[in-house]
Amino acid sequence: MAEVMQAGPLLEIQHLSVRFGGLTAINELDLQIAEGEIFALVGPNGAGKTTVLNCISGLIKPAAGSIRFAGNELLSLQAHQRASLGIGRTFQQLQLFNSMTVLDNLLTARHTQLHAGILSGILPFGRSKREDASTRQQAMDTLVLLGLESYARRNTGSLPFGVQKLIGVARALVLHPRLLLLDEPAAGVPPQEVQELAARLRSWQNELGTTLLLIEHNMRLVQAVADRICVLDYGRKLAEGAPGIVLSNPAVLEAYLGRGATKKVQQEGITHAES
Ligand SMILES: Nc1ncnc2c1ncn2[C@@H]1O[C@H](COP(=O)(O)OP(=O)(O)OP(=O)(O)O)[C@@H](O)[C@H]1O
Repeated sequence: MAEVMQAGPLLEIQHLSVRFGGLTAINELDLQIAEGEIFALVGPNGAGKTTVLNCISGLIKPAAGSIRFAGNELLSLQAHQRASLGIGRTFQQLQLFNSMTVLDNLLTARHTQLHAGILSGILPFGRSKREDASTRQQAMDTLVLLGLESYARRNTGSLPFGVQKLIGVARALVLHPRLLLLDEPAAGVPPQEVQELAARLRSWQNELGTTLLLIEHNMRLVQAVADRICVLDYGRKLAEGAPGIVLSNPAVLEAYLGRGATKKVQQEGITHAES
C-alpha cells in the first residue's frame, strides 16, 4: 500500500468538468495514467477527447476539477510552464513549416527551449555555439529513433503525409517530454502505413519510456499500441481497461463507437480474438 502511494500516477485527473456556454463538454471526469504507460482516449466525435488534451496542455480552463502532473497542480500554471514541466503535444493539423527541411523543423522547436538569450544567439562563440552543436545532434538522434534520418535535408512539405505525421511526433519528442499528448497520430495516414506507425511509436516509447496519452479514432492503431484505453461519450467515462477487452465488448462498440461499430470492427479484423 505504501509502495503504491509512493509511486503514484504521473498524471491524475480528478472531477474535471468543462463547459462551453450551456454545453457540458467534460463531466466529472477522473483519469489516472502511470509513468511509462501508453493510454488512449477514444470515443465518438464530440465526446470531449480534444477538450481533455486542451485542459492538460493549458489551452482550455476547466470549470472545475484538478489535474496533477508529477505532483504539480497544472490548473494554476500557464501553458508554457506546463511545457517546461515536461508536457509535450502534437496537433491534428500538423503545424510544421513546410518550406523548411525536416531537420530545421526540429531545430526551431528545440531552439525555443534553449537558455541562450538574444545576445548569445548573435555572438558566434561560447554557450550558444556549443548549444547549437548539441541541439543539432539531439535533433538527428530523434530522427534516427523514428527512422526519419534519410529525410533530414528534405523539404518537409514535399514528403508523404504519413511521414509528415511522424515528423510532427519527432518535433514534439526532440524536447524530451515526460508526457506526450498525441492528437490523432493516425489521422490521414494511409491504412497500409498504420501498422508501421504503430510499430515505430511502440519502439521509441520502449526506448525512451515516454508516457503517451493519445486520442485516436483508428482502432487498429489503438489495439496495437495502447496499454489501456478510456472510452468517452458526452464528456463522461463509459469504459476503461485493456483495449482487447473494452473494444471487443459489443455493448461498448454499439453504444460508444456508433451504430454498426461491432460489424465494422469485425470486418476490419481487430476483434479481441485476433489481437
Ligand atoms: N471552443 C469551443 N467552444 C464551444 N464548444 C466547443 C469548443 N470546443 C469543443 N466544443 C464542443 O465540446 C464538445 C467536445 O468537443 P471535442 O472537440 O473535445 O470532442 P472530440 O471527442 O475531440 O471530437 P472529435 O473526435 O470530433 O475531434 C463538442 O460538442 C464540441 O462541439
